[in-house]
Amino acid sequence: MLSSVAVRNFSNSAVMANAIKNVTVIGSGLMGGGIAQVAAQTGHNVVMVDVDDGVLSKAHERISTSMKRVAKKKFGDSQEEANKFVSDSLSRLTTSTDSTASVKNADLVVEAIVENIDIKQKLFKQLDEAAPEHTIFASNTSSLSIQKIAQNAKRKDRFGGLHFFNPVPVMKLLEVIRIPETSQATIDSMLAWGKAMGKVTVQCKDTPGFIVNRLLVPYYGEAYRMYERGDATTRDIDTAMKLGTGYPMGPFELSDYTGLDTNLFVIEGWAKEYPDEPLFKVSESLRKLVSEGKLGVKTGEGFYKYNK
Ligand SMILES: CC(=O)CC(=O)SCCNC(=O)CCNC(=O)[C@H](O)C(C)(C)COP(=O)(O)OP(=O)(O)OC[C@H]1O[C@@H](n2cnc3c(N)ncnc32)[C@H](O)[C@@H]1OP(=O)(O)O
Ligand SMILES: NC(=O)C1=CN([C@@H]2O[C@H](COP(=O)(O)OP(=O)(O)OC[C@H]3O[C@@H](n4cnc5c(N)ncnc54)[C@H](O)[C@@H]3O)[C@@H](O)[C@H]2O)C=CC1
Repeated sequence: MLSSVAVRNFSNSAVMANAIKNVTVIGSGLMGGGIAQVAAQTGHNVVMVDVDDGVLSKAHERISTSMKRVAKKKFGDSQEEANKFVSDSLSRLTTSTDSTASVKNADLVVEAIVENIDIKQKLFKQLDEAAPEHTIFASNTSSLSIQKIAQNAKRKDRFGGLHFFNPVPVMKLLEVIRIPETSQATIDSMLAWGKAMGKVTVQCKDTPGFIVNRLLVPYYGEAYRMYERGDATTRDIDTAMKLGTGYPMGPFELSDYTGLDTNLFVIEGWAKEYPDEPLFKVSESLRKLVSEGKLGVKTGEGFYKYNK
């Protein structure tokens, strides 16, 4: 493991990439599970953390299924190589319900817990006291300010955003976010780690939604309003955006896939913070579906119905 002195002295990306070997992922849901999976597949030692063993074992099952899909694609002809890829990757992945103990050997901590600022701040305060000095902290938040999430941590030079996309094993993009205090060595290290994870990185300042969600959220809003005015059906809007622009999913399919509760939470948060911005106005149809427990693919119904 790299010492804190070494971290300060090295700004070379390749050297720093080697430094990130031990990764702790906190939160094992949709995103944390995917991040832990890809990290294990790319040779990192991974500790995946969640609140109880039941959640962790479900996440482990999902990871194992997804890894088999990845292995099939990678080693189509050779079942033996595919099996070895899965078992080697899984052997690098351990689980824990103790977040502070899980960071003791971490070079990098990626947080992917519930999108709640108070809970994220509290977690990072505890981790800051428990982790080695050189450990880099990152949040995978979709919509919250990294600066606010980092508020209670002392290591602000070793803090940033690492924003992945769903499904993590498939989506190639990783947004790397800096706050004013983030050191260049930390940015270099996060960029190099992104490359080691097989992702293409882009950089952005700590602004609402970073690059992708700043464009995607108003796009969702316009689609919801178009449907609410009765200008077109959800099906036709989705078909239009898929065939007219080459997007793999239309805005309603993608909303259901991401989770309508997640989308509502993001839009409500921004509507509260930026009340004069019409692009962040909360959609009534979205609010209604969420209040009925129709959260998208994960609950079997959202804008569309799904076979569970
Ligand atoms: C909210 C935020 O903060 C940020 C966000 O995440 S925004 C959302 C970003 N995500 C998107 O925009 C997703 C858009 N959708 C897509 O790209 C595609 O529809 C999709 C990849 C999800 C599914 O693709 P598809 O062609 O409809 O389905 P499918 O055939 O099942 O999968 C395509 C390939 O991906 C693989 N795949 C899909 N999901 C997978 C998973 N969870 N694990 C591993 N592999 C997976 C499949 O094995 C398949 O591989 P082959 O091409 O070799 O067959
Ligand atoms: N859903 C999406 O498409 C995307 C979500 N994100 C962001 O990633 C983060 C996680 O989102 P999802 O994976 O969708 O959520 P999720 O609900 O699927 O998973 C969150 C997990 O965190 C666990 N958790 C909550 N508090 C915890 C704590 N204190 N310690 C340990 N584990 C805890 C929960 O038990 C749950 O398993 C959020 O910040 C979200 O904004 C980012 C990109 C895309």
